[in-house]
Amino acid sequence: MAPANTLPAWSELQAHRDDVAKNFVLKEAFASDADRFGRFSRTFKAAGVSADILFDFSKNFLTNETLDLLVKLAEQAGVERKRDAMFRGDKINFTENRAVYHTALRNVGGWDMKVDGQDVMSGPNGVNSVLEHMKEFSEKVRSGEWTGFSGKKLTNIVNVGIGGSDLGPVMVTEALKHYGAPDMTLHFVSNIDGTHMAEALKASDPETTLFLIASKTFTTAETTTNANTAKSWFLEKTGGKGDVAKHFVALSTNEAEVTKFGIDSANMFGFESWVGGRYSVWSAIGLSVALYVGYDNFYKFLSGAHAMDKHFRETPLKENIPVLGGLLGVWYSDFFQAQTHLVAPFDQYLHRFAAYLQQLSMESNGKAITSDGSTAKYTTGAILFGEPCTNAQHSFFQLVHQGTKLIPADFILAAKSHNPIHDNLHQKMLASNYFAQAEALMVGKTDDQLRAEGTPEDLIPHKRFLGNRPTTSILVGDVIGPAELGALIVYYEHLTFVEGAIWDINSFDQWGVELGKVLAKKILKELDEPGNGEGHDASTGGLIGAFKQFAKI
Ligand SMILES: O=P(O)(O)OC[C@H]1O[C@@H](O)[C@H](O)[C@@H](O)[C@@H]1O
Repeated sequence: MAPANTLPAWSELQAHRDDVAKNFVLKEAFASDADRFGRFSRTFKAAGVSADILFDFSKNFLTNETLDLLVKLAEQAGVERKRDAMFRGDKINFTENRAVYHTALRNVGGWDMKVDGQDVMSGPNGVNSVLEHMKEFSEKVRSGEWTGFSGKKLTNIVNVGIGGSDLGPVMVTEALKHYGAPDMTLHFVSNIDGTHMAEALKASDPETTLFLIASKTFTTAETTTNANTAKSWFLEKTGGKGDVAKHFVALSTNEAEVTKFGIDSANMFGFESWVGGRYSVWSAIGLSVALYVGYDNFYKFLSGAHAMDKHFRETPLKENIPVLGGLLGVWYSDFFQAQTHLVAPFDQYLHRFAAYLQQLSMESNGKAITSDGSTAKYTTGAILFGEPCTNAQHSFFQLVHQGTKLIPADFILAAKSHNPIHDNLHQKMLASNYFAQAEALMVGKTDDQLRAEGTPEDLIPHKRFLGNRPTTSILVGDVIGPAELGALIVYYEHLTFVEGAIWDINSFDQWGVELGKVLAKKILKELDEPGNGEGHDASTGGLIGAFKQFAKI
């Protein structure tokens, strides 16, 4: 595939940016066009599955011509062809020779899905049979039929995993807390920092604790170390009476390592190598979600995700919501030099959403090499960050409003709260902030307005808001339930796909995380051997030496 900047639409977009978009004033665009909101908004409808979700793209640097040119870019970059290849099970992860098939995990619509000519949905290790196993197991644990070694119900769940084997389960169980079993406590231990495991164990009773060892590879140093620590704690606390088989299950693709660890393969929930870590919450890795919110809600979560897959797969580019989101990402990154993408949910339950999206976006598109092995001559993945609002408004929004950088932002709100306390006052205040922030970022505040308010002349520059800062507002038509959450996550998954497809990079590998892992392994040995960091550069060696001295190792 050709690098993005060699496509004719890329040059046309550059010219268009110089002619029109550079001087584009959002508030004027609204003043001169009564239909702008309608023209640049799209509603995601998935009958019977989820509430409507309104995506308002109108407060972005878009004219009809921009949209046409962006769609042309998507066509020339082969976005539809690449999308169809993904859904066909082709090995589009070309550096690892793997299919990218997380969409099969939520294929509740009965699509024919095959990798290497094999149906991935049926058969003993197929998606449907793992789902059946998850259903059966989660129902047994929730009902108390599956008990611990002393006959007590398991109500304390410790998920041990990192990266995609942690962030999805944490984010989703937090987002769906409203649906969670009231008698269940969840812990997510990811960090190799012993504090993480120690604090979780401090709060756990071995008789009622179920450990989920979540690791696609089952070789990740943090997870295997944490899992071994948990196993030793369990055996020690139970004086050898504890039955590992009742208290430890594995969520993994690696049966050999799972059995080596001491978990019976009957208590393993598998998935396949075509599921990338950051796309794995839909797989067995989501077992903590099913345990906590119940299998029916987990199934609804998959259904909402599938509905967005269907939309992405079947909708023409110009109406295709994740395609539009991805095109805007490229538009701002490459034509306005925006370095970041802010995602701020106006929703406390979504307080880990941005953390989850960080891995999804930055591990997928933090690449500089295009499909032919050459270095991209354009900017790729943006730095994604975010926090829930209204909190974020009181911390870093100063820079978003008045800083020197352009920060395209997404705001997310549910029309209805799960907790309409104080006569729904909180929800109305939350919503008013959601509207006000996008409006303020767009309209700004002029010197004349400040003068009319009696602002002293010397303060005017400080109190001025230039405005013209773009936002996408996402409004869920009801509460955010499992299906709506599934659809929202998949919006971002496919948005990320579209960006990567245009940038001509492989969004599905993550070689960039390897080097540090390898060096850490080597240095770990050195910490137990004599020496003071010799053989490293002076800074690294000096630090190792100082550490050994301070820690008396
Ligand atoms: O699930 P595993 O194999 O333990 O991997 C955990 C994480 O490990 C990281 O190194 C990868 O970059 C992530 O993509 C992955 O999710």
